[in-house]
Amino acid sequence: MGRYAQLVLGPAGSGKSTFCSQLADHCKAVKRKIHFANLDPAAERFDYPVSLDIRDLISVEDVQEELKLGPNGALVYAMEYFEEHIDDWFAEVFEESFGDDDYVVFDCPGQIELYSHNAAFKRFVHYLRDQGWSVCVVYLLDAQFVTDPTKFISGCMTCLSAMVQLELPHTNVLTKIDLVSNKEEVEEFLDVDARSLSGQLNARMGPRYARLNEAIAGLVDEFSMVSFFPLDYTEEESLQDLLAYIDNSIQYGEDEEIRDQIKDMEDPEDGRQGV
Ligand SMILES: Nc1nc2c(ncn2[C@@H]2O[C@H](COP(=O)(O)OP(=O)(O)OP(=O)(O)O)[C@@H](O)[C@H]2O)c(=O)[nH]1
Ligand SMILES: [Mg+2]
Repeated sequence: MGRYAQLVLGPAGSGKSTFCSQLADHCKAVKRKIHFANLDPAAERFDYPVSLDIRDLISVEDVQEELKLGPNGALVYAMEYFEEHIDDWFAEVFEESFGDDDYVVFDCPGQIELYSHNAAFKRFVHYLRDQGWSVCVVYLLDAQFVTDPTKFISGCMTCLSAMVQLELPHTNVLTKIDLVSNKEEVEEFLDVDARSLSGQLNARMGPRYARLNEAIAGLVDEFSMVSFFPLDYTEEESLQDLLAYIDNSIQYGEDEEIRDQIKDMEDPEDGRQGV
């Protein structure tokens, strides 16, 4: 038995809700049971069915209206409010909605500071893990981030801060590949090595940055951040391959395989286990 959760993270507009919606369609087509939960208090609409919605607790719109805050202040307030209610509101709704063998995908807000220095996500992850859930991060980055090495480094740093803060299995994904005209430009960044990266950075920046570039490229390399999965919804197998990769990161399916093996070993006549 297992309980599995994906947190879909990434900067604003990187394609998190689109990924959830495409995943919902894919799983429906292959008859795989999967649930979706909305953790974005600023979400307006989504095209997939949600089993749990943070907006039932608090929405950015209400906070803005009642506390006269701007959109970012209201989002931070909403996430802090959510954090205060993880053990009561969330625990109650979550346990009512999901149980053993469930697989839940959380569509998260796009403000990256929420993953880097706001405590709500960390608390939330601890809650899930304490309840026996295997949790992973799917970090989406717009492919335009990898069309030049300086943007690539800044994209990697946002992934890295989430990775260090949340300490979970992490799959980095490049979205909107279909919009990139020069695919070769992207391929170059899918799996680069530190030496070539610092060389490219040096070529664009003054010599005084050489040591800094080397250090940053080394850091990115050391944390295995330089590998990205290119997701292209126009390619039939792309999402399916990505899902298999993510499943593998949380060992989804392995329990089922073991159960099947045990079943196969059982004698159907008397139910005793075979050798
Ligand atoms: N062409 C193309 N457009 C995409 C892709 N993924 C997302 N988009 C578009 O990008 C825009 C933003 O996508 P969303 O899925 O709303 O992004 P998000 O990360 O949920 O955004 P926030 O919740 O606001 O942070 C929408 O107009 C999507 O249709 C993709 O792979 N290809
Ligand atoms: Mg969204």
